Amino acid sequence: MESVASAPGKTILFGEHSVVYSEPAIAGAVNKRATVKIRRSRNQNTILKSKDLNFEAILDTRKESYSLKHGKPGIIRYILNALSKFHDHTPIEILLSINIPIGSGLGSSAAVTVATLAALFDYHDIPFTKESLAQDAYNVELDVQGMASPLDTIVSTYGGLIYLSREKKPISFTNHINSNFVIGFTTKYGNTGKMVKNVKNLKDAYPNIINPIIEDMGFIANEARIAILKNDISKVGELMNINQGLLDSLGVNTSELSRMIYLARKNGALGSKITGSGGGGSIIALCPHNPDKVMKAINRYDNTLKIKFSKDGVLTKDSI
Ligand SMILES: Nc1ncnc2c1ncn2[C@@H]1O[C@H](COP(=O)(O)OP(=O)(O)O)[C@@H](O)[C@H]1O
Ligand SMILES: C[C@@](O)(CCOP(=O)(O)O)CC(=O)O
Ligand SMILES: [Mg+2]
Repeated sequence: MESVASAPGKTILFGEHSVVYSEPAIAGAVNKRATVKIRRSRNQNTILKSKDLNFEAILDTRKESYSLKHGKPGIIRYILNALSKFHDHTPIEILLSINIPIGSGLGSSAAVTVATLAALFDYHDIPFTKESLAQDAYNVELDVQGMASPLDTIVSTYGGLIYLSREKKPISFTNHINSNFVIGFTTKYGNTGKMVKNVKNLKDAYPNIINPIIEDMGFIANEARIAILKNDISKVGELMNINQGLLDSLGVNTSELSRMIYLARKNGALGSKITGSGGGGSIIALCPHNPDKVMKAINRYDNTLKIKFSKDGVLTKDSI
């Protein structure tokens, strides 16, 4: 028997970092996904393979350790943690396919975690709801990263464009923003755990300065929610730019991200900002009229993706 599940990456429009301190945020699932297949192993080893990431590893689920045949290890920790919580240590083969740029602020870790858990639950016939899956996936991200908000795993599970309230309640928008978005990403990867820790250190060192900045980010997300509901695109862009200024003040910007942000604005984007944890990774630009011009400008130095928001969250065997 083979179990399969897939889950989308995400882009954060408003509220990365501040969401870790329970401020509201807005993020949407995108049309890039991670798919995990699980089947019984043909030998005594538990094997993890990904052609897309060019890696192969043998996992020791009891010791939560691995030996890597080739490839980079990072994402394995999320899969091992999920297995340690919900797998009975019998040998399995796990195949991961992914077209989300990894480590780029587009939520590959959450998508891999959600897809792994959903495939594992199917494999073991463990019943789950979207609510319980999002919570289990959040616990994995928390264990691996040390600090995390539930935003990425919620969006990856439910799909669509979501406003996450202060009380951590996901509220889906019925209207998607009717416009084009461009993602620019560098080959300099960020590390979510490290960036979240850096922000915490800054907050601890300067609480009187940083706490109001984080609170302001929450006000921006709330203003943005109203602007999105009214489909007021220029206001959404303006709020993205304000949010970017505050992210910069938290120390998560880099020269490459700044270059993409300003190239996007110079070429007509209504708003542009980091998306995800920063320190490398991605920016998002709101380009209603000229996405191709913005992409061409960014492509001179970095890479781009035109993304669409996707209503699909986690998909399992019957729905894929
Ligand atoms: N080529 C790769 N192969 C396997 N893991 C990778 C690779 N590049 C990055 N990683 C790991 O993938 C994870 C990405 O998670 P994260 O930093 O949260 O970024 P995001 O979720 O935005 O993609 C990190 O643990 C990182 O070490
Ligand atoms: C910085 C943060 O708000 C978003 C991180 O997103 P990503 O892992 O860089 O895609 C952290 C979190 O919400 O857990
Ligand atoms: Mg992540």
